[in-house]
Amino acid sequence: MPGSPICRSMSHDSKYRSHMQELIFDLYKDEATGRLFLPKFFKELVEAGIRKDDPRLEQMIRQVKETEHLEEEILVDTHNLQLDRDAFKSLLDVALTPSDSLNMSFDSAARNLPPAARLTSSLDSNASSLANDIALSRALYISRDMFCGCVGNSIGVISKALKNQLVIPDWPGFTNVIGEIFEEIKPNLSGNVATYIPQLARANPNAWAVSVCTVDGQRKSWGDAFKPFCLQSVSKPFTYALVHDEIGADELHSHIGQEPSGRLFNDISLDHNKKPHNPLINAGAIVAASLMKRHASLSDRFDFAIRQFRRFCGTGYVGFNNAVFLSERETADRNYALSYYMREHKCFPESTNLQDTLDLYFQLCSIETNCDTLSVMAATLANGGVNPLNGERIINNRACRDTLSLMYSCGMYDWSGQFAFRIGLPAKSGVAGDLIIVIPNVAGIAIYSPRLDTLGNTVRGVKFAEALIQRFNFHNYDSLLYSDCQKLDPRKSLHETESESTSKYLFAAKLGDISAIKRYLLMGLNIHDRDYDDRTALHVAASEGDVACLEYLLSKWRESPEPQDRFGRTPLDDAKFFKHEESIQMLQKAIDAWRISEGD
Ligand SMILES: NC(=O)CC[C@H](N)C(=O)O
Repeated sequence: MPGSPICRSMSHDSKYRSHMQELIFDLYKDEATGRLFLPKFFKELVEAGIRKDDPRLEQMIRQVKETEHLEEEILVDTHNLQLDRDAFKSLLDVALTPSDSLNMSFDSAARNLPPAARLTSSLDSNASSLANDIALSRALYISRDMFCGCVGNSIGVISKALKNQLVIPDWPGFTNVIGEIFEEIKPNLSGNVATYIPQLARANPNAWAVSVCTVDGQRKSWGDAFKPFCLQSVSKPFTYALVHDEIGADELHSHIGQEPSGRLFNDISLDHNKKPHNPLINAGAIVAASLMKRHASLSDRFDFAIRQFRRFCGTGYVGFNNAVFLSERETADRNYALSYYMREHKCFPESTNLQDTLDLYFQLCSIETNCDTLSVMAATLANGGVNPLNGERIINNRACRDTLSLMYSCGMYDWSGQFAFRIGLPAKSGVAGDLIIVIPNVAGIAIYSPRLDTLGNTVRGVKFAEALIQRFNFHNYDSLLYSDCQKLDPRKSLHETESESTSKYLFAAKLGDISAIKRYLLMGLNIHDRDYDDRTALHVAASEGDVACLEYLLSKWRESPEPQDRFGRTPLDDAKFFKHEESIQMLQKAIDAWRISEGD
Protein backbone atom coordinates (compact mmCIF):
# COMPACT_ATOMS: atom_id res chain seq x y z
CA MET A 1 0.00 0.00 0.00
CA PRO A 2 2.25 2.83 -1.22
CA GLY A 3 1.86 5.94 0.85
CA SER A 4 -0.16 4.20 3.54
CA PRO A 5 1.06 4.74 7.12
CA ILE A 6 2.06 1.10 7.32
CA CYS A 7 3.91 1.22 4.04
CA ARG A 8 5.52 4.56 4.92
CA SER A 9 6.55 3.25 8.29
CA MET A 10 7.96 0.09 6.73
CA SER A 11 9.82 2.03 4.03
CA HIS A 12 10.86 4.51 6.72
CA ASP A 13 12.10 1.64 8.85
CA SER A 14 14.08 0.11 6.03
CA LYS A 15 15.48 3.52 5.06
CA TYR A 16 16.37 4.18 8.71
CA ARG A 17 17.91 0.74 9.02
CA SER A 18 20.13 1.16 5.97
CA HIS A 19 21.07 4.68 7.10
CA MET A 20 22.15 3.30 10.47
CA GLN A 21 24.04 0.46 8.82
CA GLU A 22 25.99 2.91 6.66
CA LEU A 23 26.57 5.28 9.57
CA ILE A 24 27.78 2.55 11.89
CA PHE A 25 30.03 1.09 9.22
CA ASP A 26 31.57 4.49 8.52
CA LEU A 27 32.12 5.23 12.19
CA TYR A 28 33.62 1.87 13.03
CA LYS A 29 35.51 1.01 9.88
CA ASP A 30 39.27 0.79 9.99
CA GLU A 31 40.54 3.80 8.04
CA ALA A 32 43.59 1.94 6.73
CA THR A 33 41.64 -0.94 5.16
CA GLY A 34 38.25 0.72 4.67
CA ARG A 35 36.80 -2.40 6.30
CA LEU A 36 35.17 -3.03 9.64
CA PHE A 37 37.30 -5.04 12.07
CA LEU A 38 34.70 -7.46 13.48
CA PRO A 39 36.41 -8.42 16.75
CA LYS A 40 36.75 -4.80 17.82
CA PHE A 41 33.17 -4.10 16.76
CA PHE A 42 31.86 -7.01 18.80
CA LYS A 43 33.96 -5.91 21.75
CA GLU A 44 31.97 -2.65 21.84
CA LEU A 45 28.74 -4.67 22.00
CA VAL A 46 30.08 -6.95 24.74
CA GLU A 47 31.10 -3.93 26.82
CA ALA A 48 27.55 -2.63 26.47
CA GLY A 49 26.27 -5.97 27.86
CA ILE A 50 25.11 -7.62 24.62
CA ARG A 51 26.40 -11.20 24.60
CA LYS A 52 27.49 -13.16 21.51
CA ASP A 53 24.76 -15.74 22.19
CA ASP A 54 22.14 -12.98 22.04
CA PRO A 55 19.49 -14.26 19.59
CA ARG A 56 19.40 -10.79 18.02
CA LEU A 57 23.00 -11.19 16.82
CA GLU A 58 22.56 -14.74 15.64
CA GLN A 59 21.66 -13.83 12.06
CA MET A 60 24.63 -11.53 11.70
CA ILE A 61 27.20 -13.91 13.15
CA ARG A 62 25.83 -16.81 11.15
CA GLN A 63 25.87 -14.86 7.92
CA VAL A 64 29.36 -13.55 8.48
CA LYS A 65 30.56 -17.09 8.95
CA GLU A 66 28.57 -18.45 6.02
CA THR A 67 29.25 -15.58 3.67
CA GLU A 68 32.94 -15.53 4.41
CA HIS A 69 34.12 -18.70 2.71
CA LEU A 70 37.77 -19.43 3.23
CA GLU A 71 39.74 -18.32 0.15
CA GLU A 72 43.04 -19.98 0.83
CA GLU A 73 44.69 -18.32 -2.12
CA ILE A 74 44.04 -14.99 -0.43
CA LEU A 75 45.78 -16.16 2.70
CA VAL A 76 48.63 -17.81 0.89
CA ASP A 77 49.12 -14.98 -1.59
CA THR A 78 48.69 -12.17 0.90
CA HIS A 79 50.39 -13.73 3.84
CA ASN A 80 52.29 -16.64 2.44
CA LEU A 81 50.59 -18.80 5.08
CA GLN A 82 50.26 -22.53 4.99
CA LEU A 83 46.95 -22.77 6.84
CA ASP A 84 44.23 -25.36 6.69
CA ARG A 85 40.53 -24.55 6.70
CA ASP A 86 39.83 -25.85 10.21
CA ALA A 87 42.64 -23.85 11.75
CA PHE A 88 41.45 -20.69 10.08
CA LYS A 89 37.85 -21.34 11.05
CA SER A 90 38.90 -21.87 14.66
CA LEU A 91 40.63 -18.51 14.59
CA LEU A 92 37.57 -16.92 12.97
CA ASP A 93 35.42 -18.48 15.67
CA VAL A 94 37.58 -16.99 18.39
CA ALA A 95 37.58 -13.59 16.73
CA LEU A 96 33.78 -13.65 16.52
CA THR A 97 33.51 -14.57 20.17
CA PRO A 98 33.03 -11.26 21.91
CA SER A 99 33.96 -12.00 25.45
CA ASP A 100 35.88 -10.46 28.30
CA SER A 101 38.86 -12.44 27.12
CA LEU A 102 38.63 -11.04 23.60
CA ASN A 103 41.83 -9.04 24.00
CA MET A 104 43.94 -12.08 24.59
CA SER A 105 41.95 -14.36 22.32
CA PHE A 106 43.92 -13.56 19.18
CA ASP A 107 47.24 -14.37 20.74
CA SER A 108 45.93 -17.44 22.51
CA ALA A 109 44.06 -18.58 19.41
CA ALA A 110 47.13 -18.28 17.21
CA ARG A 111 49.24 -20.03 19.82
CA ASN A 112 46.60 -22.72 20.39
CA LEU A 113 46.01 -23.59 16.77
CA PRO A 114 46.05 -27.40 16.35
CA PRO A 115 49.69 -28.58 15.95
CA ALA A 116 48.93 -30.03 12.53
CA ALA A 117 47.80 -26.65 11.46
CA ARG A 118 50.68 -24.88 13.10
CA LEU A 119 51.24 -21.99 10.85
CA THR A 120 54.40 -21.89 8.85
CA SER A 121 54.98 -18.51 7.54
CA SER A 122 57.58 -16.03 6.57
CA LEU A 123 55.86 -13.70 9.02
CA ASP A 124 57.18 -12.82 12.41
CA SER A 125 56.62 -15.81 14.67
CA ASN A 126 55.03 -13.60 17.30
CA ALA A 127 51.49 -15.00 17.69
CA SER A 128 49.77 -11.67 17.98
CA SER A 129 51.28 -10.13 14.87
CA LEU A 130 50.58 -13.37 13.07
CA ALA A 131 47.00 -13.37 14.30
CA ASN A 132 46.62 -9.73 13.34
CA ASP A 133 48.02 -10.44 9.92
CA ILE A 134 45.50 -13.22 9.51
CA ALA A 135 42.89 -10.79 10.70
CA LEU A 136 43.84 -8.58 7.77
CA SER A 137 42.35 -11.20 5.53
CA ARG A 138 38.76 -10.64 4.46
CA ALA A 139 37.21 -12.84 7.12
CA LEU A 140 37.74 -10.54 10.07
CA TYR A 141 37.75 -7.25 8.24
CA ILE A 142 34.41 -7.15 6.49
CA SER A 143 33.48 -4.84 3.68
CA ARG A 144 30.65 -2.34 3.74
CA ASP A 145 28.48 -4.51 1.51
CA MET A 146 29.09 -7.58 3.63
CA PHE A 147 28.37 -5.71 6.86
CA CYS A 148 25.15 -4.20 5.50
CA GLY A 149 24.22 -7.55 4.01
CA CYS A 150 24.78 -9.45 7.26
CA VAL A 151 23.68 -7.08 9.97
CA GLY A 152 19.98 -7.35 9.04
CA ASN A 153 17.62 -7.19 12.00
CA SER A 154 20.52 -6.97 14.43
CA ILE A 155 20.81 -3.28 13.60
CA GLY A 156 18.26 -2.34 16.27
CA VAL A 157 20.14 -3.66 19.27
CA ILE A 158 23.49 -2.76 17.72
CA SER A 159 22.61 0.89 17.16
CA LYS A 160 21.05 1.20 20.63
CA ALA A 161 24.15 -0.34 22.19
CA LEU A 162 26.57 1.81 20.23
CA LYS A 163 24.52 4.94 20.90
CA ASN A 164 24.73 4.14 24.61
CA GLN A 165 20.94 4.11 24.74
CA LEU A 166 20.50 0.78 26.51
CA VAL A 167 18.68 1.02 29.82
CA ILE A 168 21.94 0.72 31.81
CA PRO A 169 24.52 2.68 29.79
CA ASP A 170 27.47 2.15 32.09
CA TRP A 171 27.24 -1.65 32.02
CA PRO A 172 30.78 -2.30 33.24
CA GLY A 173 30.27 0.08 36.17
CA PHE A 174 26.94 -1.45 37.11
CA THR A 175 28.09 -5.05 36.85
CA ASN A 176 31.22 -4.28 38.87
CA VAL A 177 29.02 -3.29 41.79
CA ILE A 178 26.85 -6.39 41.37
CA GLY A 179 30.03 -8.47 41.34
CA GLU A 180 31.16 -6.84 44.58
CA ILE A 181 27.82 -7.67 46.23
CA PHE A 182 28.08 -11.24 44.92
CA GLU A 183 31.52 -11.68 46.53
CA GLU A 184 30.43 -9.94 49.73
CA ILE A 185 27.59 -12.40 50.32
CA LYS A 186 29.32 -15.54 49.15
CA PRO A 187 30.84 -16.41 52.59
CA ASN A 188 27.37 -16.48 54.22
CA LEU A 189 26.66 -20.18 54.83
CA SER A 190 23.68 -19.82 57.17
CA GLY A 191 20.39 -21.63 56.54
CA ASN A 192 19.55 -25.19 55.54
CA VAL A 193 18.63 -26.99 52.35
CA ALA A 194 14.96 -28.05 52.08
CA THR A 195 14.51 -31.71 52.99
CA TYR A 196 10.74 -32.27 52.93
CA ILE A 197 11.12 -33.12 49.24
CA PRO A 198 13.93 -35.72 49.33
CA GLN A 199 15.39 -34.80 45.94
CA LEU A 200 15.86 -31.17 47.05
CA ALA A 201 17.93 -32.36 49.98
CA ARG A 202 20.58 -33.50 47.52
CA ALA A 203 21.34 -30.00 46.26
CA ASN A 204 24.84 -28.60 46.84
CA PRO A 205 24.21 -26.31 49.82
CA ASN A 206 27.08 -24.01 48.86
CA ALA A 207 25.99 -23.34 45.29
CA TRP A 208 25.80 -19.60 44.66
CA ALA A 209 24.73 -17.83 41.50
CA VAL A 210 23.43 -14.44 40.40
CA SER A 211 22.32 -13.45 36.90
CA VAL A 212 21.06 -10.16 35.53
CA CYS A 213 19.17 -9.46 32.31
CA THR A 214 17.94 -5.96 31.49
CA VAL A 215 14.85 -5.04 29.48
CA ASP A 216 17.30 -4.31 26.63
CA GLY A 217 18.83 -7.77 26.88
CA GLN A 218 22.06 -6.71 28.60
CA ARG A 219 23.20 -9.83 30.48
CA LYS A 220 25.79 -10.99 32.95
CA SER A 221 26.07 -13.97 35.32
CA TRP A 222 28.22 -14.78 38.33
CA GLY A 223 29.05 -18.09 40.03
CA ASP A 224 27.11 -21.34 39.41
CA ALA A 225 24.79 -19.63 36.93
CA PHE A 226 24.48 -22.66 34.67
CA LYS A 227 23.89 -25.19 37.45
CA PRO A 228 20.35 -26.60 37.02
CA PHE A 229 17.67 -26.40 39.71
CA CYS A 230 13.89 -26.84 39.85
CA LEU A 231 11.75 -23.71 39.89
CA GLN A 232 9.49 -24.93 42.71
CA SER A 233 7.45 -21.90 43.84
CA VAL A 234 9.22 -19.58 41.42
CA SER A 235 7.03 -21.32 38.82
CA LYS A 236 3.93 -19.87 40.54
CA PRO A 237 4.05 -16.29 39.16
CA PHE A 238 4.57 -17.64 35.65
CA THR A 239 1.69 -20.10 36.07
CA TYR A 240 -0.55 -17.31 37.36
CA ALA A 241 0.49 -15.02 34.49
CA LEU A 242 -0.23 -17.70 31.87
CA VAL A 243 -3.65 -18.56 33.30
CA HIS A 244 -4.43 -14.83 33.65
CA ASP A 245 -3.46 -14.35 30.01
CA GLU A 246 -5.63 -17.37 29.04
CA ILE A 247 -8.88 -16.81 30.97
CA GLY A 248 -8.61 -13.18 32.09
CA ALA A 249 -8.55 -11.50 35.49
CA ASP A 250 -12.26 -11.75 36.36
CA GLU A 251 -12.62 -15.50 35.97
CA LEU A 252 -9.21 -16.16 37.55
CA HIS A 253 -9.92 -13.94 40.55
CA SER A 254 -13.32 -15.55 41.08
CA HIS A 255 -11.25 -18.58 42.18
CA ILE A 256 -8.16 -17.05 43.83
CA GLY A 257 -7.71 -14.04 46.13
CA GLN A 258 -5.00 -11.38 46.03
CA GLU A 259 -4.17 -11.12 49.72
CA PRO A 260 -0.99 -12.13 51.58
CA SER A 261 -1.86 -15.11 53.77
CA GLY A 262 0.48 -14.29 56.67
CA ARG A 263 1.02 -18.04 56.99
CA LEU A 264 3.45 -20.65 55.75
CA PHE A 265 3.31 -21.33 52.02
CA ASN A 266 1.66 -24.74 52.47
CA ASP A 267 -0.70 -23.85 55.29
CA ILE A 268 -4.14 -25.48 55.07
CA SER A 269 -6.19 -22.30 55.16
CA LEU A 270 -8.51 -20.24 52.94
CA ASP A 271 -9.49 -16.57 53.02
CA HIS A 272 -12.81 -15.22 54.31
CA ASN A 273 -14.42 -16.05 50.93
CA LYS A 274 -13.22 -19.64 51.28
CA LYS A 275 -10.79 -19.06 48.42
CA PRO A 276 -7.00 -19.45 48.44
CA HIS A 277 -5.49 -16.16 49.70
CA ASN A 278 -3.31 -15.70 46.60
CA PRO A 279 -1.77 -17.65 43.68
CA LEU A 280 1.81 -17.55 45.03
CA ILE A 281 1.25 -19.98 47.90
CA ASN A 282 0.51 -23.67 47.39
CA ALA A 283 -3.26 -23.36 47.74
CA GLY A 284 -3.57 -20.68 45.08
CA ALA A 285 -1.03 -22.27 42.77
CA ILE A 286 -2.84 -25.61 42.86
CA VAL A 287 -6.12 -23.90 41.92
CA ALA A 288 -4.30 -21.95 39.19
CA ALA A 289 -2.95 -25.24 37.84
CA SER A 290 -6.51 -26.61 37.78
CA LEU A 291 -7.52 -23.70 35.57
CA MET A 292 -4.63 -23.96 33.06
CA LYS A 293 -5.97 -25.34 29.74
CA ARG A 294 -8.42 -27.26 31.89
CA HIS A 295 -10.28 -28.94 28.97
CA ALA A 296 -7.11 -30.39 27.45
CA SER A 297 -5.42 -33.68 28.30
CA LEU A 298 -2.81 -33.62 31.06
CA SER A 299 -0.02 -34.20 28.54
CA ASP A 300 -1.19 -31.28 26.40
CA ARG A 301 -1.52 -29.07 29.46
CA PHE A 302 2.06 -29.77 30.55
CA ASP A 303 3.29 -29.40 26.98
CA PHE A 304 1.59 -26.02 26.78
CA ALA A 305 3.08 -24.96 30.08
CA ILE A 306 6.70 -25.88 29.35
CA ARG A 307 6.50 -24.35 25.87
CA GLN A 308 5.26 -21.11 27.36
CA PHE A 309 7.89 -21.18 30.11
CA ARG A 310 10.48 -21.53 27.36
CA ARG A 311 9.02 -18.53 25.54
CA PHE A 312 9.59 -16.42 28.68
CA CYS A 313 13.34 -16.86 28.10
CA GLY A 314 13.56 -17.60 24.38
CA THR A 315 17.03 -19.07 24.87
CA GLY A 316 18.95 -21.02 27.50
CA TYR A 317 17.82 -24.12 29.40
CA VAL A 318 14.29 -25.03 30.49
CA GLY A 319 13.83 -28.74 31.16
CA PHE A 320 12.01 -31.09 33.49
CA ASN A 321 13.35 -33.04 36.45
CA ASN A 322 11.30 -36.22 36.64
CA ALA A 323 13.06 -37.41 39.80
CA VAL A 324 11.96 -34.28 41.64
CA PHE A 325 8.44 -34.65 40.25
CA LEU A 326 8.21 -38.27 41.49
CA SER A 327 9.87 -37.38 44.77
CA GLU A 328 7.45 -34.53 45.31
CA ARG A 329 4.42 -36.61 44.41
CA GLU A 330 5.47 -39.37 46.79
CA THR A 331 5.77 -36.99 49.73
CA ALA A 332 2.86 -34.63 49.12
CA ASP A 333 0.47 -35.48 51.96
CA ARG A 334 0.21 -31.83 52.86
CA ASN A 335 -0.73 -30.78 49.32
CA TYR A 336 -3.21 -33.64 49.00
CA ALA A 337 -4.82 -32.68 52.30
CA LEU A 338 -4.91 -29.03 51.23
CA SER A 339 -6.48 -29.99 47.90
CA TYR A 340 -9.20 -32.15 49.50
CA TYR A 341 -9.93 -29.30 51.91
CA MET A 342 -10.24 -26.93 48.93
CA ARG A 343 -12.44 -29.37 47.04
CA GLU A 344 -14.69 -29.56 50.07
CA HIS A 345 -15.03 -25.76 49.78
CA LYS A 346 -15.65 -25.92 46.03
CA CYS A 347 -12.47 -23.99 45.16
CA PHE A 348 -11.97 -25.90 41.93
CA PRO A 349 -13.92 -25.61 38.69
CA GLU A 350 -16.64 -28.19 38.10
CA SER A 351 -15.42 -31.71 37.18
CA THR A 352 -11.82 -30.97 38.10
CA ASN A 353 -9.73 -34.14 38.23
CA LEU A 354 -7.80 -33.64 41.46
CA GLN A 355 -5.04 -36.11 40.66
CA ASP A 356 -4.39 -34.50 37.29
CA THR A 357 -4.40 -31.09 38.91
CA LEU A 358 -1.86 -32.11 41.52
CA ASP A 359 0.28 -33.87 38.94
CA LEU A 360 0.33 -30.73 36.82
CA TYR A 361 1.16 -28.62 39.87
CA PHE A 362 4.04 -30.96 40.83
CA GLN A 363 5.25 -30.92 37.22
CA LEU A 364 5.24 -27.12 37.12
CA CYS A 365 7.30 -27.08 40.32
CA SER A 366 9.69 -29.62 38.76
CA ILE A 367 10.42 -27.54 35.67
CA GLU A 368 14.19 -27.20 35.68
CA THR A 369 16.29 -24.23 34.59
CA ASN A 370 19.40 -22.29 35.65
CA CYS A 371 20.08 -18.78 36.88
CA ASP A 372 21.35 -17.47 33.57
CA THR A 373 18.11 -18.49 31.87
CA LEU A 374 15.80 -17.54 34.75
CA SER A 375 17.07 -13.95 34.68
CA VAL A 376 15.65 -13.60 31.16
CA MET A 377 12.28 -14.93 32.34
CA ALA A 378 12.33 -12.32 35.11
CA ALA A 379 13.34 -9.64 32.59
CA THR A 380 10.26 -10.50 30.51
CA LEU A 381 8.17 -9.62 33.56
CA ALA A 382 10.22 -6.44 34.00
CA ASN A 383 9.56 -5.67 30.34
CA GLY A 384 5.77 -5.70 30.56
CA GLY A 385 5.39 -9.29 29.34
CA VAL A 386 7.62 -8.90 26.26
CA ASN A 387 10.75 -11.02 25.95
CA PRO A 388 13.66 -8.55 25.68
CA LEU A 389 15.78 -10.93 23.60
CA ASN A 390 13.34 -11.31 20.73
CA GLY A 391 10.54 -8.80 21.22
CA GLU A 392 7.93 -11.56 21.51
CA ARG A 393 4.91 -10.78 23.70
CA ILE A 394 4.44 -13.74 26.06
CA ILE A 395 1.63 -12.44 28.29
CA ASN A 396 -0.61 -9.41 28.01
CA ASN A 397 0.33 -6.30 29.92
CA ARG A 398 -2.50 -6.55 32.46
CA ALA A 399 -1.48 -10.13 33.33
CA CYS A 400 2.08 -8.88 33.79
CA ARG A 401 0.96 -5.98 35.97
CA ASP A 402 -1.15 -8.22 38.19
CA THR A 403 1.67 -10.76 38.48
CA LEU A 404 4.12 -8.10 39.63
CA SER A 405 1.56 -6.68 42.07
CA LEU A 406 1.13 -10.08 43.69
CA MET A 407 4.88 -10.74 43.71
CA TYR A 408 5.27 -7.41 45.48
CA SER A 409 2.71 -8.21 48.19
CA CYS A 410 2.89 -12.01 48.47
CA GLY A 411 6.09 -13.21 46.82
CA MET A 412 8.24 -13.93 49.85
CA TYR A 413 5.89 -16.02 52.00
CA ASP A 414 5.58 -14.71 55.52
CA TRP A 415 8.37 -12.19 54.92
CA SER A 416 6.54 -10.55 52.03
CA GLY A 417 5.62 -7.48 54.04
CA GLN A 418 9.20 -7.04 55.25
CA PHE A 419 10.56 -7.59 51.74
CA ALA A 420 8.18 -5.03 50.24
CA PHE A 421 9.12 -2.59 53.01
CA ARG A 422 12.88 -3.09 52.97
CA ILE A 423 13.57 -3.94 49.32
CA GLY A 424 10.47 -2.51 47.66
CA LEU A 425 10.54 -4.73 44.55
CA PRO A 426 8.39 -7.61 43.23
CA ALA A 427 10.05 -10.95 43.99
CA LYS A 428 9.33 -14.66 44.27
CA SER A 429 11.31 -17.32 46.12
CA GLY A 430 11.28 -21.12 45.88
CA VAL A 431 12.31 -23.91 48.24
CA ALA A 432 15.03 -25.03 45.80
CA GLY A 433 16.81 -21.86 46.91
CA ASP A 434 15.90 -19.88 43.80
CA LEU A 435 14.69 -16.30 43.80
CA ILE A 436 13.67 -13.80 41.14
CA ILE A 437 13.64 -10.05 41.72
CA VAL A 438 12.00 -7.80 39.14
CA ILE A 439 13.04 -4.16 38.70
CA PRO A 440 10.16 -2.93 36.53
CA ASN A 441 11.25 -1.35 33.24
CA VAL A 442 14.89 -2.05 34.11
CA ALA A 443 15.87 -5.69 34.67
CA GLY A 444 15.22 -9.14 36.00
CA ILE A 445 17.58 -10.73 38.53
CA ALA A 446 17.78 -14.45 39.25
CA ILE A 447 19.52 -15.86 42.32
CA TYR A 448 20.29 -19.43 43.36
CA SER A 449 21.53 -20.50 46.79
CA PRO A 450 19.84 -23.59 48.33
CA ARG A 451 20.29 -22.70 52.01
CA LEU A 452 16.89 -21.43 53.26
CA ASP A 453 15.82 -19.42 56.31
CA THR A 454 13.02 -20.61 58.61
CA LEU A 455 10.38 -19.08 56.31
CA GLY A 456 11.61 -20.93 53.22
CA ASN A 457 13.43 -18.02 51.55
CA THR A 458 17.02 -18.32 50.30
CA VAL A 459 19.26 -16.67 52.91
CA ARG A 460 21.89 -15.34 50.50
CA GLY A 461 19.15 -14.27 48.09
CA VAL A 462 17.52 -12.04 50.69
CA LYS A 463 20.92 -10.65 51.77
CA PHE A 464 21.74 -9.92 48.11
CA ALA A 465 18.43 -8.06 47.70
CA GLU A 466 19.12 -5.94 50.79
CA ALA A 467 22.63 -5.08 49.57
CA LEU A 468 21.28 -4.24 46.11
CA ILE A 469 18.85 -1.71 47.54
CA GLN A 470 21.51 -0.18 49.76
CA ARG A 471 23.58 0.66 46.70
CA PHE A 472 21.06 1.36 43.95
CA ASN A 473 17.92 3.50 43.98
CA PHE A 474 15.75 0.62 42.80
CA HIS A 475 13.35 0.61 45.80
CA ASN A 476 9.84 1.35 44.55
CA TYR A 477 9.84 4.59 46.55
CA ASP A 478 13.42 5.70 45.97
CA SER A 479 12.01 7.55 42.97
CA LEU A 480 9.99 10.01 45.07
CA LEU A 481 10.30 13.64 44.01
CA TYR A 482 12.53 15.77 46.24
CA SER A 483 14.19 12.57 47.32
CA ASP A 484 17.56 13.10 49.01
CA CYS A 485 18.49 9.60 47.95
CA GLN A 486 22.26 9.52 47.32
CA LYS A 487 22.18 6.00 45.92
CA LEU A 488 23.46 5.09 42.45
CA ASP A 489 21.02 5.36 39.55
CA PRO A 490 22.53 3.16 36.80
CA ARG A 491 19.74 3.89 34.32
CA LYS A 492 20.46 5.95 31.23
CA SER A 493 20.54 9.70 31.60
CA LEU A 494 17.07 10.38 30.33
CA HIS A 495 17.51 13.85 28.88
CA GLU A 496 20.62 15.58 27.69
CA THR A 497 20.35 19.06 26.19
CA GLU A 498 22.21 19.76 22.96
CA SER A 499 24.80 21.90 24.73
CA GLU A 500 25.30 19.15 27.32
CA SER A 501 25.88 16.66 24.52
CA THR A 502 28.35 19.00 22.84
CA SER A 503 30.36 19.55 26.00
CA LYS A 504 30.36 15.81 26.72
CA TYR A 505 31.47 15.23 23.12
CA LEU A 506 34.34 17.71 23.48
CA PHE A 507 35.25 16.17 26.83
CA ALA A 508 35.43 12.78 25.07
CA ALA A 509 37.89 14.41 22.63
CA LYS A 510 39.93 15.64 25.61
CA LEU A 511 40.00 12.11 27.01
CA GLY A 512 40.74 10.66 23.59
CA ASP A 513 37.67 8.45 24.02
CA ILE A 514 37.03 7.61 20.36
CA SER A 515 34.25 5.14 21.27
CA ALA A 516 32.35 7.89 23.05
CA ILE A 517 32.91 10.25 20.11
CA LYS A 518 31.47 7.58 17.78
CA ARG A 519 28.46 7.21 20.05
CA TYR A 520 27.74 10.95 19.90
CA LEU A 521 28.11 10.96 16.12
CA LEU A 522 25.83 7.90 15.96
CA MET A 523 23.28 9.81 18.03
CA GLY A 524 23.30 12.51 15.35
CA LEU A 525 25.65 15.07 16.90
CA ASN A 526 27.58 17.11 14.28
CA ILE A 527 31.30 16.34 14.37
CA HIS A 528 32.00 20.06 13.70
CA ASP A 529 29.99 21.21 16.74
CA ARG A 530 31.50 24.04 18.79
CA ASP A 531 31.21 25.03 22.43
CA TYR A 532 30.47 28.52 23.77
CA ASP A 533 34.08 29.56 22.90
CA ASP A 534 33.65 28.24 19.39
CA ARG A 535 36.16 25.53 20.24
CA THR A 536 35.87 22.30 18.22
CA ALA A 537 36.90 18.73 18.98
CA LEU A 538 39.90 19.36 16.70
CA HIS A 539 41.05 22.18 18.98
CA VAL A 540 40.74 19.92 21.99
CA ALA A 541 42.52 16.91 20.48
CA ALA A 542 45.29 19.17 19.10
CA SER A 543 45.75 20.79 22.51
CA GLU A 544 46.00 17.37 24.13
CA GLY A 545 48.35 16.09 21.44
CA ASP A 546 46.22 12.98 21.16
CA VAL A 547 47.31 11.75 17.73
CA ALA A 548 44.89 8.79 17.52
CA CYS A 549 41.91 10.96 18.37
CA LEU A 550 43.09 13.75 16.09
CA GLU A 551 43.58 11.27 13.26
CA TYR A 552 40.06 9.85 13.76
CA LEU A 553 38.46 13.32 13.80
CA LEU A 554 40.35 14.45 10.71
CA SER A 555 39.26 11.27 8.91
CA LYS A 556 35.63 12.31 9.45
CA TRP A 557 36.11 16.09 9.18
CA ARG A 558 34.23 17.57 6.23
CA GLU A 559 35.03 21.26 6.81
CA SER A 560 38.22 23.27 6.91
CA PRO A 561 40.67 21.82 9.47
CA GLU A 562 41.44 25.42 10.45
CA PRO A 563 38.29 26.44 12.38
CA GLN A 564 38.94 29.53 14.49
CA ASP A 565 37.68 29.74 18.05
CA ARG A 566 36.49 33.04 19.59
CA PHE A 567 40.13 33.99 20.23
CA GLY A 568 41.03 33.43 16.56
CA ARG A 569 43.04 30.31 17.38
CA THR A 570 43.05 27.23 15.12
CA PRO A 571 43.79 23.63 16.14
CA LEU A 572 47.23 24.08 14.55
CA ASP A 573 47.87 27.12 16.75
CA ASP A 574 47.00 25.01 19.78
CA ALA A 575 49.23 22.13 18.68
CA LYS A 576 52.10 24.58 18.20
CA PHE A 577 51.42 26.26 21.54
CA PHE A 578 51.67 22.93 23.36
CA LYS A 579 54.53 21.77 21.11
CA HIS A 580 52.83 18.55 19.98
CA GLU A 581 55.04 17.83 16.98
CA GLU A 582 53.12 14.83 15.61
CA SER A 583 49.85 16.72 15.84
CA ILE A 584 51.40 19.72 14.11
CA GLN A 585 52.50 17.57 11.18
CA MET A 586 49.16 15.76 10.98
CA LEU A 587 47.22 19.03 10.98
CA GLN A 588 49.53 20.67 8.48
CA LYS A 589 49.06 17.70 6.15
CA ALA A 590 45.28 17.92 6.51
CA ILE A 591 45.35 21.69 5.89
CA ASP A 592 47.44 21.25 2.76
CA ALA A 593 45.09 18.57 1.48
CA TRP A 594 42.06 20.73 2.26
CA ARG A 595 43.56 23.73 0.41
CA ILE A 596 44.28 21.60 -2.63
CA SER A 597 40.76 20.20 -2.59
CA GLU A 598 39.40 23.77 -2.33
CA GLY A 599 41.62 24.84 -5.20
CA ASP A 600 43.46 27.40 -3.07
N1 LIG B 1 7.76 -22.83 48.46
C1 LIG B 1 7.91 -23.76 47.53
O1 LIG B 1 8.76 -23.67 46.63
C2 LIG B 1 7.02 -24.95 47.65
C3 LIG B 1 6.85 -25.73 46.40
C4 LIG B 1 6.70 -27.19 46.59
N2 LIG B 1 6.51 -27.84 45.33
C5 LIG B 1 5.48 -27.50 47.49
O2 LIG B 1 4.42 -27.69 46.97
O3 LIG B 1 5.57 -27.52 48.70
